[in-house]
Amino acid sequence: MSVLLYDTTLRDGTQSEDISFTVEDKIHVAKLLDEFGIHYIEGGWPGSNPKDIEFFRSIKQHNLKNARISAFGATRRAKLTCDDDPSIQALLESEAPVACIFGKTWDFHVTTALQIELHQNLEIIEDTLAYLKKHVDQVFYDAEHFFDGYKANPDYALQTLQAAKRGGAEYIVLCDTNGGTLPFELGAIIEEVKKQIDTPLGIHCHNDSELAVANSLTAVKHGITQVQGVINGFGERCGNANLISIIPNLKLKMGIDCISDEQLRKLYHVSHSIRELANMAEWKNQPYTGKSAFAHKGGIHVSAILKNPDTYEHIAPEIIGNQRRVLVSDLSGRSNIQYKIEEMGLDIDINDPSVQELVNTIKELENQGYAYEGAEASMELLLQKSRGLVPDYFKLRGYRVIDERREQDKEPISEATVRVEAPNGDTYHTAGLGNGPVDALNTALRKALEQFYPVLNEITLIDYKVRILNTTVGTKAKTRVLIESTDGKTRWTTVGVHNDIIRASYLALVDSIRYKLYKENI
Ligand SMILES: CC(=O)SCCNC(=O)CCNC(=O)[C@H](O)C(C)(C)COP(=O)(O)OP(=O)(O)OC[C@H]1O[C@@H](n2cnc3c(N)ncnc32)[C@H](O)[C@@H]1OP(=O)(O)O
Ligand SMILES: CC(=O)C(=O)O
Repeated sequence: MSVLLYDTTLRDGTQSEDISFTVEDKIHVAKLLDEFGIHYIEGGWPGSNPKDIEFFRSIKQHNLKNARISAFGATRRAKLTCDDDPSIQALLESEAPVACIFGKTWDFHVTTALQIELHQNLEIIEDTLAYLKKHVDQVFYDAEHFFDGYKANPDYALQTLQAAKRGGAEYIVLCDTNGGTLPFELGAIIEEVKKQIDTPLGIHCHNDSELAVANSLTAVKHGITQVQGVINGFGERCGNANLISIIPNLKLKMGIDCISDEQLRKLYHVSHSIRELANMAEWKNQPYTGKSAFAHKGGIHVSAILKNPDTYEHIAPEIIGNQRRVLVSDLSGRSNIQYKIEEMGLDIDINDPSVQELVNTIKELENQGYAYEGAEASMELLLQKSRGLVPDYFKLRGYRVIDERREQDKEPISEATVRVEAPNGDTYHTAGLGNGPVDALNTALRKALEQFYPVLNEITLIDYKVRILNTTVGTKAKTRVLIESTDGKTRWTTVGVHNDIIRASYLALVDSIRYKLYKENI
C-alpha cells in the first residue's frame, strides 16, 4: 500500500495565528518540502491575495524534483458561473497543475453559511469540478466538515461526495474541519463512505481535540491513500495534522513507504528550518524532532540507555536526524555522568571517586538553585576542576558597578571597574561602559583579561537568561543566570546563581571565560 503526502503548510499552515510568510519564504519552504519527498504542495489560494498569486508565478521557475504544486480554492459563488467567478479564474491563471477545491458537506453550513438550497450546493460542487477538470491536470475535492456533516445528515453528506465524483474529482478528501471527531467514529464513517464511493479518498484533519495525527493514521488504516497535513502541525486555532509526526509513524510504525530512508533523515532539518522560516518559538517536547524528544534525565533511564537505548526510546533518533541527549541534574546517578564523560571524549573510569563527588556536588548545587541540564560547560568545568585539571586562570581582586541616570530626559549610564590579578602576580585595573550593568561588567572584565589572554576576544555572548527562583521573597529572591557564548566555532552555556543579580551574572560570565581558556588548553 502507498500513501500520497499532501502538504498544506503554505495554505492552511498560514491560517495559523502569528504566521505570515513572504513569497521568498514560501519558495524556500516549497523547495525544502520537495527535497523531503512530499508529493503535493498546496502553495496557497490564488483567489485570496497577491502574495499567493506571486508565489504561483515564481514557483514555475524552480524545477521541483518530487512534488506537484496545487492551488486551493472554493466552489464557485452561487450567483456566479465559473467563467465569471474571479476566484476560479485566479486559480486557472495560477497555472498550477493541481487544483484542490473545497465545498460544503454539512447541510447546516449550506443553509447557514452559504444561505442557499441544499440542491444548489450539489450543483455548485459538480459543475465547479467539471469546469476545472477541463482546464487543470488533476482536480481534488476537499469535503469540508465531512464528519460533522455525516453525523448530522449522512444521506446529504454522501450526496455531496457523489456530486464531486460526477464532477470528476480524482481524489475526495474527507475533512475533519472543526477537529472534533474521535478516531473510532472516524474509522466507522470511512467504512460507510467506502461502500458508496469508489473514488480514491484522502484525509484532512484539524487538531482541536488533539487527535489530528491519530485520526489521520486511523484513516490510513481504513484504506485512505492521501494524507493532508502541515509541517509542525501549524494551522488555524489548534492547528492541522502534523506531518512531522504522521510521516515517521506511517513509515516506521505502519510500514508504509511514503518517503525514502534518506529523506526521512531530513525530518529534523525540515521541521526546524520551517519553524525558523515561520518565526515560531521552539517546541522542545515536539514528538520526533523536539530537542527533548530523545533527552534522558532520570538516572535509572540513563543507566538502562547505556546498556541498550531501546530500553527508553521508541525509535533510534538518528533515523529521523535527531540525536540522543543526556541531562545532568539532581535526578542524576553516576550513569548520567558516565554518559557525559564519554560524550566529552574524556577518559575517566565510572568508579573514579571524582564521578560520585560530581554527582553529590551537582545535587547540592541544584538544591541551591543551580541548573546544569542547560549549562553543560559549567558542568564540565565542575568535573575537571574536581580532578585538578582547571587552573586558576586569574583572581578577581574586586569590582564595582555604577548604574546611574543623571538627568530626567537622558538614558541611564552603566559603568564598571574591575581589578584582576594574572597568574604571574601582575594586577590589571580596567573600566568599561555598557548597555546595562552586566554588559559594563563584561566589558571591563574582558578588557583586563584580554591583556594576558588575547584569545578571549573571540568570545561573543549570544544569549542571557534570568530566572528568579524563590519569587515569594520579592526583591530578596535568588537569581539564576544562564549565559550562552560562542567563539564562532562552538557554543556553550554557563550558569551562575546568587541573591545579587550582578554577582549571579558575574559567576556565569567567569565560567564562560574559564571554559574557553580550558578548551584552548591554556
Ligand atoms: C476550511 C478552510 O480552511 S477553508 C479556507 C479558509 N481560508 C480563508 O478564508 C483564507 C482566504 N480567504 C480570503 O482571502 C477571503 O475570505 C476570500 C477572498 C476567499 C473571500 O473574501 P470576501 O469575498 O470578502 O468574502 P468573505 O471572506 O467575507 O466571506 C466568505 C464568502 O465565501 C463564501 N463561501 C464559504 N465557503 C464557500 C464555498 N465552499 N464555496 C463558495 N463560497 C463559499 C461565504 O458564504 C461568504 O460569502 P458571502 O460574502 O456571500 O457571505
Ligand atoms: C479544506 C479545509 O482546510 C478544511 O476543511 O479544514
